Amino acid sequence: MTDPIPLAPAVRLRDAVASRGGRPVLRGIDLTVRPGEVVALLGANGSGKSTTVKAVIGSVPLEHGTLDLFGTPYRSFRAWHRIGYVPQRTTAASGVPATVREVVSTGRLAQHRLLPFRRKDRAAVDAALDAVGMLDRAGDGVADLSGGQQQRVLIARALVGSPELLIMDEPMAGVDAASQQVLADTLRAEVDRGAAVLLVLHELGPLEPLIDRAVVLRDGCVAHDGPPVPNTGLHALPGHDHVHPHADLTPPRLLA
Ligand SMILES: Nc1ncnc2c1ncn2[C@@H]1O[C@H](COP(=O)(O)OP(=O)(O)OP(=O)(O)O)[C@@H](O)[C@H]1O
Repeated sequence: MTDPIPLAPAVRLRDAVASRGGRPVLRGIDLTVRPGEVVALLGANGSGKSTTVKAVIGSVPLEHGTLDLFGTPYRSFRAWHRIGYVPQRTTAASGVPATVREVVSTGRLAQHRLLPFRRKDRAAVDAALDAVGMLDRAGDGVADLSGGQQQRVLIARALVGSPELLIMDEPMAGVDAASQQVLADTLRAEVDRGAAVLLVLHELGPLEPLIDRAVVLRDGCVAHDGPPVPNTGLHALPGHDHVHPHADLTPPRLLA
């Protein structure tokens, strides 16, 4: 019997170079995320983490290097419904009066292709809201939610299409311990389903048991790519510049 053909990586970024505001920000990044793998992207403020994930979703163009998504070169890739993206903490409300259910439903657009919402679309929205503990707030306006609750809504929106690759940019920022645990449980369920996950983090925190690989950026280059150091956060990894403040009484592992 022959071995099964290995699945193509969900993300394969090679020698990525990109600039922002005319200044070089990514200076030859290699990043691979395989199906079922959870990769944490770590590094000091300004090291290029958000720019890397924006390059992966195509919102920051590469000046040099290659990007393949699920084995397809970026230029030919059209299957964006396979990817769920949670941007760095912004407001989900953005001045538009929308309910929690409406915001999460937009994550289902690629599936129902402008047809009326079917029962299975509604069930998927309910399941995603339930996964993040927001089903009871489905009819509320997103503007009336706290920042952490809005973050949960954005996560539900990314989950509702059952993506094969989930990309989250600092999902733990400003999120309390209970919500962090909800997110950790949600991610575990996604990984058990076979999804690949790419997370920008400052601390591994409650996600630590889920992380297969830590990629640490330093000044737009990869300083470390390997297993995360157990029971520690970013501080113990090579390439970490300790630039974010710790309040005296706050456990460091909860700081964003
Ligand atoms: N829209 C922009 N225009 C110009 N420069 C930008 C822009 N966005 C980011 N940069 C610059 O690119 C560099 C990398 O930023 P990036 O947001 O990727 O870092 P990061 O590692 O995600 O940082 P943080 O941990 O603070 O979120 C920084 O020097 C930043 O000032």
